[in-house]
Amino acid sequence: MAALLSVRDLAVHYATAAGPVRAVDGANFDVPAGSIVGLVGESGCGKSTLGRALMGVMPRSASIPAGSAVFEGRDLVALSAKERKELLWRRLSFVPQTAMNALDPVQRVGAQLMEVLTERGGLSRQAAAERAAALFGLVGLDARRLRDWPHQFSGGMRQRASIALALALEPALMIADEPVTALDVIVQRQILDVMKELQARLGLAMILVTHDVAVVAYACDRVVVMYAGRVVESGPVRAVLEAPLHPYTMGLMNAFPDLDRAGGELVPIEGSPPSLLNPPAGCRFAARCPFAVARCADDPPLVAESPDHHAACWRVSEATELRPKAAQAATWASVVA
Ligand SMILES: Nc1ncnc2c1ncn2[C@@H]1O[C@H](COP(=O)(O)OP(=O)(O)OP(=O)(O)O)[C@@H](O)[C@H]1O
Repeated sequence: MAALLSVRDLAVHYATAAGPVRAVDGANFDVPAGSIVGLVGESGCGKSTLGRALMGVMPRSASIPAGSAVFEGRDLVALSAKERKELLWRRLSFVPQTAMNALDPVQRVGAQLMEVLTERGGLSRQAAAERAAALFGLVGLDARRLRDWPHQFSGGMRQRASIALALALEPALMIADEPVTALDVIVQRQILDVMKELQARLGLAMILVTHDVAVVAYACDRVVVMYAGRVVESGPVRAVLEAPLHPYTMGLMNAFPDLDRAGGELVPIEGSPPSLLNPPAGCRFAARCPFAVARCADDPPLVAESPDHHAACWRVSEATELRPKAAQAATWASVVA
């Protein structure tokens, strides 16, 4: 079955005085209809840039020099402003990084929902009022709170309201940028539960941009791991997290506590991602990788190890032997990045 969204060789650059920052530099992945896909990686690896490029919400300095992102048969990269406007909210919606950005502070929350439903969705005021109450119910908010101002909401409630706003016109795909990052663990789990329930009830697909592997493990069906502007691994969440193929994914797994259980030694990946102004040639992770070999001076392609599990590493066939070594702190401590 064709994917709902197919991203191919997508590049997003920022023009700066020092030259182009290659924030996304050849991203490849699919989002199947009805699935939750986690886009994960450390800060600065290009996840938010990728999410925003798909939504067409980019600063003036950003450009898309190459690639495509075909959503329901249409390339998002090539849409006119008018075509994009028709798609936004109805088929494709966005939950920005902080819920405050989604909500207008000088308008009651319910009025904002009504506006989307009547002006963009063409609903009558009566139908929109009923739908707004139903949407609040769907995301676990009391419909009486529709009369509140955004500042009267807690962080978790604001996040729920911005999800309700994104869902108002029943899109096929919702892109959420770090939807639970600013919230405490209990509220994080509540919001992720709401998202999973919406997926199950509405058949909605989501891209969840996050730096947190625990969030991916808890909420996602699939995962796309990004490093320095590139996709280094992708596949079903169980396959990728239980048997990672790329050393970066192995390292990420060690570096994060689990959302469900504490314990287990956390092993940091030494060093930090390279500057995307002049990214290194070859494998971008090589400088921090305990398993780097001479061949890593060449760029490893993203290849399918099984039909649905891709990785970009020259040593992918040795992953089974490398995994136990990657679980040991000493392995990572030996790298001088
Ligand atoms: N407006 C901009 N102009 C120039 N460079 C930018 C701009 N926005 C982001 N970048 C750079 O692009 C790269 C990718 O940033 P991006 O925010 O997409 O990463 P991220 O993985 O989402 O990180 P974070 O979680 O910290 O937001 C970084 O090197 C960042 O410094």
